[in-house]
Amino acid sequence: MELEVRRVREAFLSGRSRPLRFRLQQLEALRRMVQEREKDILAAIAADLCKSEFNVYSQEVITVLGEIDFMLENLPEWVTAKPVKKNVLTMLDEAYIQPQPLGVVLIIGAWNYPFVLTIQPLIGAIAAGNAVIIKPSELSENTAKILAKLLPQYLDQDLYIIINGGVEETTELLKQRFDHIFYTGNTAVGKIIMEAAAKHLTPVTLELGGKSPCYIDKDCDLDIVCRRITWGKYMNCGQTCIAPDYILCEASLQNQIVWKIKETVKEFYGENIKESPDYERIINLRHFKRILSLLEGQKIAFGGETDEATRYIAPTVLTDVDPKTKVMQEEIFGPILPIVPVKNVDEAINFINEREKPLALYVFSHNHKLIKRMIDETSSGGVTGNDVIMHFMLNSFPFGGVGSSGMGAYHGKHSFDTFSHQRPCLLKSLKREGANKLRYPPNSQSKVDWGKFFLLKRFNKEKLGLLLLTFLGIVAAVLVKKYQAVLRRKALLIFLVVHRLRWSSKQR
Ligand SMILES: NC(=O)c1ccc[n+]([C@@H]2O[C@H](COP(=O)([O-])OP(=O)(O)OC[C@H]3O[C@@H](n4cnc5c(N)ncnc54)[C@H](O)[C@@H]3O)[C@@H](O)[C@H]2O)c1
Ligand SMILES: CCCCCCCCCCCCC/C=C/C=O
Repeated sequence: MELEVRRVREAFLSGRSRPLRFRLQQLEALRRMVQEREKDILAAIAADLCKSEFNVYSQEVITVLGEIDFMLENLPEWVTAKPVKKNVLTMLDEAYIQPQPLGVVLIIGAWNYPFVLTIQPLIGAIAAGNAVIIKPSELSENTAKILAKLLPQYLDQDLYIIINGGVEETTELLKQRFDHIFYTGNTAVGKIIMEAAAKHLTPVTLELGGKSPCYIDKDCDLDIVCRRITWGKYMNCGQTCIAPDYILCEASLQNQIVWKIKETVKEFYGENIKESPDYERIINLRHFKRILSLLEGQKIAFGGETDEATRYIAPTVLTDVDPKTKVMQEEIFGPILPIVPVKNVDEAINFINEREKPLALYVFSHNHKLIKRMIDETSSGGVTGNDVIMHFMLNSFPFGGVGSSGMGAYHGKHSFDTFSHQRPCLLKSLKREGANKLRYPPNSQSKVDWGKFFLLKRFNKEKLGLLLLTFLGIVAAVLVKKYQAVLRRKALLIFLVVHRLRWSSKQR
């Protein structure tokens, strides 16, 4: 590991990842990889998650291609140094912010969308000019293998390397020093990552999980609401970080919601869900058993069928769920949807605020004010009103959690910023030393007054006249300096005119 990290660092120190042209060329190569090897990529992800290739394409590949296009279009502007507003002490200097790469970045991917959750951060890290070590999740092993095969064929082989392995390899990797660690996965491992990073004072982005609530107001179109929730909950068999985890609604809505979700499940996946190409499977037996254990003691309104051999769990809805039961204590990450009845929106807000901050929050209502109130009075990584999941798809949004659902964010410009250092650059001249006397010792009350005047725009009334006079003097000096050539020409002209007049009067 040590040798591999050293090799990547040396490649970074060679400086070749920095020029804009190189970054664009690597991003184009990545796009070529996705386009030319689409079949292999689709097949690998499909095998990992028992997913149809149509779904792989629309859930993962589209997002990756869209992100590359967005970077290619905007990167030339983002890498450009941006001049900043100056103050009186720097008004004659050059002051700008120059985004610079952080160095060697470690990206640890997750298995549930193993392509987009690994490649989208990689796009940001390349765009920002970094070298990258990519560690895909070992649970999505086909995707991990295809990435290890394809990436070196398209990208610089020393700057961007892939290390496959499980907990042991990741633990070893985390002993090395990185300039940034970007981790996607569960909150418990997030803490391990942060602890390891702290040893080297390495900054981290943690894309974690949590229980994303879904509040349904009685003033809404339940058919549409249930269709949208069914799509977001059962997509990828519930293994989506921003899937609606549970529903909060008034008790009177419960039966209608159950009925409408059941009807939508039929509409989406047919009578025999197991046969549907659009319904996935649980990633492994450990997760399968964990999800089954969440059903114990619950009232199953529909669903609940399982098949251990194929790790199938049917789309399931639980009603009248007691918030103290296990299913409400941990992120479900599977196709089980508990409904927790609440009296009204106030109780829903309290319910959300009494728990860890979720990664996403969903509110459904015709009442725009109610949605705004929910947004104002709660906290979550992101919010979508009257839909689910879709805030992930807009790359002008920062995507990330808050509190226990994560720290930092990415997508589009936010990825570029996450993997860049915003370096303030101030370039002064070695001339105009007189102006600096104010800050050099020995200090005095008068210098402090000047400091207050220039920097805080505060002045001592008694010394106002003197201050103004000196200020005007400085302004005049600056103007004289700036317009020296013009003034010299004007003075010469005046001199010539005066001389000519005097000569004419002498003649007379
Ligand atoms: N915020 C997001 O964008 C996002 C996206 C996907 C998943 N998630 C969250 O991830 C969770 C599911 O993923 P997961 O955690 O099962 O993924 P996972 O088991 O694939 O773990 C993610 C990565 O962590 C590494 N890892 C696991 N245990 C480790 C350890 N003890 N020490 C060091 N590294 C270790 C793995 O090797 C893997 O690369 C859910 O909570 C979900 O909400 C969040
Ligand atoms: C052809 C229709 C295109 C729109 C499809 C939207 C698909 C949403 C994909 C969601 C991806 C979620 C990423 C996962 C994050 C955490 O696990």
